[in-house]
Amino acid sequence: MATFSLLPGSVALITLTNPPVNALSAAVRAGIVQAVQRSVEDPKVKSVVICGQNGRFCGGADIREFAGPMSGPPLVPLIHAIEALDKPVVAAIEGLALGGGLELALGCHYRIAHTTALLGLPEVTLGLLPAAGGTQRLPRLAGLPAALDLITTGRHISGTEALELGIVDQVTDGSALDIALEFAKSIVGRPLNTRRLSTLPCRCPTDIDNLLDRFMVQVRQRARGALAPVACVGALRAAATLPYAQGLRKERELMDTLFNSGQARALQYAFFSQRVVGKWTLPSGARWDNTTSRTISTAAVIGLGTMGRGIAVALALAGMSVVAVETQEKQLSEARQMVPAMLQREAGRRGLDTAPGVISFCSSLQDVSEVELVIEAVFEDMALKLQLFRQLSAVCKPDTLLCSNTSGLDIDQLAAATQRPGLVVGMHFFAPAHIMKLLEVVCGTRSSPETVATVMQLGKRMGKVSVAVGNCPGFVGNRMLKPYTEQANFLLEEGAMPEQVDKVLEEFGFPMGVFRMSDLSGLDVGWRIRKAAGLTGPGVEPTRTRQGRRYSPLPDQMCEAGRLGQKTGRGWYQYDGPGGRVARSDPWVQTFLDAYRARHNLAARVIAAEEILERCLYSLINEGFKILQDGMAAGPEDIDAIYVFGYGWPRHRGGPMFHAGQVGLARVLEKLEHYQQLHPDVAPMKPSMLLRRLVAAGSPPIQKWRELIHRERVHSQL
Ligand SMILES: CCCCCCCCCCCCC/C=C/C(=O)SCCNC(=O)CCNC(=O)[C@H](O)C(C)(C)COP(=O)(O)OP(=O)(O)OC[C@H]1O[C@@H](n2cnc3c(N)ncnc32)[C@H](O)[C@@H]1OP(=O)(O)O
Repeated sequence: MATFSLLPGSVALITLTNPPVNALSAAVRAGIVQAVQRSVEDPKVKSVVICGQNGRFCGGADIREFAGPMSGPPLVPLIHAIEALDKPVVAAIEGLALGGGLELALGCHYRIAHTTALLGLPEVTLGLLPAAGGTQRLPRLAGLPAALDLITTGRHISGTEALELGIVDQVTDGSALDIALEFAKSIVGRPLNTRRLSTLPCRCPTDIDNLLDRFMVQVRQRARGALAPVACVGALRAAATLPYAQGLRKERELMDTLFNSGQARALQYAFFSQRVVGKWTLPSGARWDNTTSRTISTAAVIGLGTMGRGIAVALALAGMSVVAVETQEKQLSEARQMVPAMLQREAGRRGLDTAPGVISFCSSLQDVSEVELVIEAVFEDMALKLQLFRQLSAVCKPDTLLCSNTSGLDIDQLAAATQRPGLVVGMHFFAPAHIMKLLEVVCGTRSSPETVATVMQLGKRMGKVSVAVGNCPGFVGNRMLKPYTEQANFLLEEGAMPEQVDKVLEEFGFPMGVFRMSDLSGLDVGWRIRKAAGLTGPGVEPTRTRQGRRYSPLPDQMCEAGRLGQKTGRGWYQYDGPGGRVARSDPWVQTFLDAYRARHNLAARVIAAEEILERCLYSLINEGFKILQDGMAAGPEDIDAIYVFGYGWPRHRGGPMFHAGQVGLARVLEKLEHYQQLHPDVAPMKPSMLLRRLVAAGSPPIQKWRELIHRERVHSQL
């Protein structure tokens, strides 16, 4: 709702009231309509201030309403009514003015903001565009280039930057509301014509077409198939070239095409998934809202390779005092050079002069004795990690949390090496750890709820999307990646080329196909894991069936040939030299594959893009269903958040589990059955029981899966 009060000085105060972010729900919009009407009719009202309750102006349209039929007064005429008032209206922007909230403020005659308030038009991130006049008013106020930037990226800006761009008239470090109330009294009677943005010409440079064309090229490249950014440029072209009323019609037309699109649904689902995963639950019944967490202020990182360096920086950026330990002299001296520079660069990128925390370097484990939490980031070798955990258990204070940045090893085994198994948990970061948003928090069988709560909370402070997952080989992300990469290797055996597979996956929206990705991260990473699992190495028969299932030795043979990817300048592609980044097709790979197929009597066939996509994605998705079935992830949102934030899954496709729902669960099942019949030796193609049960239950919407899984588990049917 919105409340109306008449204050001394004849100022009407309209307060948006819809906690927590004062979203413009139907009730709020109705409240504003009534309050504006009272302001018009009451002769005692000389000016109006609009603010939000609890120091938050407005978080925009109520996203939850987009899922159902729209009701209540529409926003566009409401904003026009405000703009048309002949009494001055001032927006007092505290906390945030996002989306429809900023569009509402743009309809006001003046805007006064707190310096730290967040302003922006993030609709594009929800698969939409600012369709309450935002695409037409913002370029009239801030100019076309700034509007293009803000609307196509959806980035939030501070009150201070908004002042520089001319979006607000004044900023304050004090109360924006107090200033706005005073200001509203002082402007009674001033002419308002030049303050009505819809009546002003668009502020455009002379080379409009050139600018828009350049922007469109950039946006299409960045969008990777997303529709909304392209539609935003279209709406801004209308603002630049058409009168306001026609521009507004174009804005609405483009919004209509986006509003019910699968992409908008996927992006809105991704928005809520990100929030759902913060509300973690454990099989024991412990949850985010019934468990207390400890606040960590001192931490240590052991091992200063690429991951350890990034983790140390991420901790310092979150305000932690960090002890960074490395026993190898050369690596320690490199870290001493690199880490402060990384920290400074990242702090700068976040608009900070210096990082809030500090990092000290040392070479002895004894120096971590006083910290509250340790993150181990040494080489991915169980024996090495076990030895380290034993040492840490002896050296650290009894209540220090011991965390491992393993990407798939057994947390329970590590916990068992300590005297404090309840305080052991996995913290699986993604490279570069100070930039990538995802953190898998791996809960061992004995990890205490307080430990999980503390680490989830720490992840949040580090700006991560933290997802609590169970302890199984590869956890969630890497466990699902295994059948996906396996499938890609099988496709090579059957006749595809790496470039062809990658092209299909990149057209789907991944930033990199599986083979380019493998070249980037290094083929030896998987090689080492397969050797440890006894799948390859001396003494292992070079057959295409290992440990009872189909196996492709192709990646092992690449490693044996010294082709480890970008770092050696050769992998599935060739590069300009070791460390080169531009991938080019390599005739060597064609010859290598031909020879391999000939050796194994495999006839190369032409493989359609559809088959490539289905086999790669559905095997990954099927593993996702098995993970849900095993209780290793609490719900599909957890898996989808992991894939969107850690594995480059295109956000406008929601995530793998959401994608399965979009394709249709029955169709995914049918395809898995089809490919399983063709490849009975490929276990990951065997449809999971959960997928079958969901199909049998009539393919409920994804929001209902959690409930169904819980019910089936209670009845021991999973
Ligand atoms: C053919 C048919 C065509 C129909 C065409 C219809 C045309 C309609 C025209 C109308 C045009 C409207 C145009 C306007 C569109 C919009 O405004 S879209 C929304 C834009 N706003 C946003 O994207 C902001 C989203 N929110 C955030 O980024 C953050 O939540 C925040 C505001 C920065 C606050 O962050 P933080 O403090 O960290 O809190 P959170 O945990 O993120 O959020 C707290 C809870 O609030 C919920 N929430 C947040 N924003 C909204 C929202 N806008 N609507 C609904 N709910 C919101 C969030 O989910 C959290 O909820 P819980 O998890 O339940 O606690």
